[in-house]
Amino acid sequence: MAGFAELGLSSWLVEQCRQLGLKQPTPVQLGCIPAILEGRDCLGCAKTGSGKTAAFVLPILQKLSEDPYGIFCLVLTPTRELAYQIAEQFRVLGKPLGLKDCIIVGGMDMVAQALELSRKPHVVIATPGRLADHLRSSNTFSIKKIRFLVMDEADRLLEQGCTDFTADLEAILAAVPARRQTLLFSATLTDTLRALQGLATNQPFFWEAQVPVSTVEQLDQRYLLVPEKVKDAYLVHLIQKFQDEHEDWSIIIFTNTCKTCQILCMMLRKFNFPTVALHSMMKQKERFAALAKFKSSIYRILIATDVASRGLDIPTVQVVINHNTPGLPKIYIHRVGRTARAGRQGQAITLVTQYDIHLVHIIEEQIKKKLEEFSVEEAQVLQILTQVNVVRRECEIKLEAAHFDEKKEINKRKQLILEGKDPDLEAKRKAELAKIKQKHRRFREKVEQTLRWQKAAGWAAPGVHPTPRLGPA
Ligand SMILES: Nc1ncnc2c1ncn2[C@@H]1O[C@H](COP(=O)(O)OP(=O)(O)OP(=O)(O)O)[C@@H](O)[C@H]1O
Repeated sequence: MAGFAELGLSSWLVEQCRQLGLKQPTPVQLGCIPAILEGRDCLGCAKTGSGKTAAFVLPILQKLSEDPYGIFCLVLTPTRELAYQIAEQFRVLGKPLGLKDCIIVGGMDMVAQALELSRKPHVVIATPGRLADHLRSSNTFSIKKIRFLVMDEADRLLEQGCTDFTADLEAILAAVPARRQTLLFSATLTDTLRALQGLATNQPFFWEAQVPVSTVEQLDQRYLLVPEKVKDAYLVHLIQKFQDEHEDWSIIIFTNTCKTCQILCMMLRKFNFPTVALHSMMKQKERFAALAKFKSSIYRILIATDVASRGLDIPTVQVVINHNTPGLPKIYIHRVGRTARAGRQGQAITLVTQYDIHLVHIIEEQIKKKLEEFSVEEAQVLQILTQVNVVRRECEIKLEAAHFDEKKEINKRKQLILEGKDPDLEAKRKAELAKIKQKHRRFREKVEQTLRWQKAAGWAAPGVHPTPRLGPA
């Protein structure tokens, strides 16, 4: 099997890899590094934890060492924590170069960032919103001459979910040169990523792992059927079980909302589990502190929303628990990918209520693998049921008293003002959009209902003209 040297990397980079314990290139590195060194655009899709970051960091460092200037490379990524993690890889692998990097993410001081940008760092790692803000408000730096544009978690950057990056990406793409190398990476290849091929026009090299399943083999994937009302008792029981059975244990729990995340964190702490929360309602400094505490194993449980589901590389994580069944298979793939990384073992357990069984089937279809049932001693869960429900209710009341929902609204308004938008106008626009959507939904439902009735009555669907049959004379 080819080593890093055979991929065309210079000896100083090969030595850096050796010193950092990267002995053999992973398949995605084998595939992408030579193509990037040749000067081609690249779309890389490989499983979570398979070394996609080094697949772009190494060839960029090599090209930078041959023709050093700033700003040479721009990396875009959807979350702030991920930006810091990518910067770390550039720093450790690029140490002999005296690399200057700069991280541009929201929630941090804008003036300090503008100063750093004006000093022409070699590599800028940014979340789209904050970089676009800098482009709109300052002329002290330019990304007109970058050689590389990287989009990590490219499908997330391009999808239009609750954080819609479209406008910011448009601003950024208008500011970068047309002649550049574009590198797009993700673990989930969606239609968006295919559409992205339009962005990578320079003899694009497309690398996708030729494997039957989209999650790694060493990941043990299970589901646990739980009634909705007693879900938390099962969660507490599961954690207790891991604590009792393993000396070294570390768990990430994923939930779907900031509020649930906060309530569960408070609840688990009441049970003396060393827990930290990570969600977008926290201040950036608190987010970093939580992650640092979890990484250093002082806290064994990280309870997070999907802000932590992509890219985070924490080797000690042994178990991922999905407190809610993800509505989309790709969210499931990224969440469970926080364990069993770089060839290690790991386990993922998804709590499935009576309302989510169909979602499990959709996930299984996508990952081409059946989840196995995780069995627990029901009697033991029953023993703690009342206590867990009482504690949870107490936490809910405490959070309500802290005006968590109102704070959310206030934060949203502040963010909009920061972005130069009028919160009242935005609210109006949102309400109008919701009205139109509701109108469309009602119309669609009406049509579907009429079709169902027609079908039940034995009528043909409109546009279909069955051959008339003659009835009895
Ligand atoms: N060639 C290699 N040999 C051994 N370990 C490696 C190698 N390349 C990368 N790693 C390690 O594997 C881990 C996962 O790498 P990385 O974070 O780049 O994964 P990824 O593919 O980007 O995952 P995700 O899709 O979750 O973002 C890191 O800890 C990294 O240091």
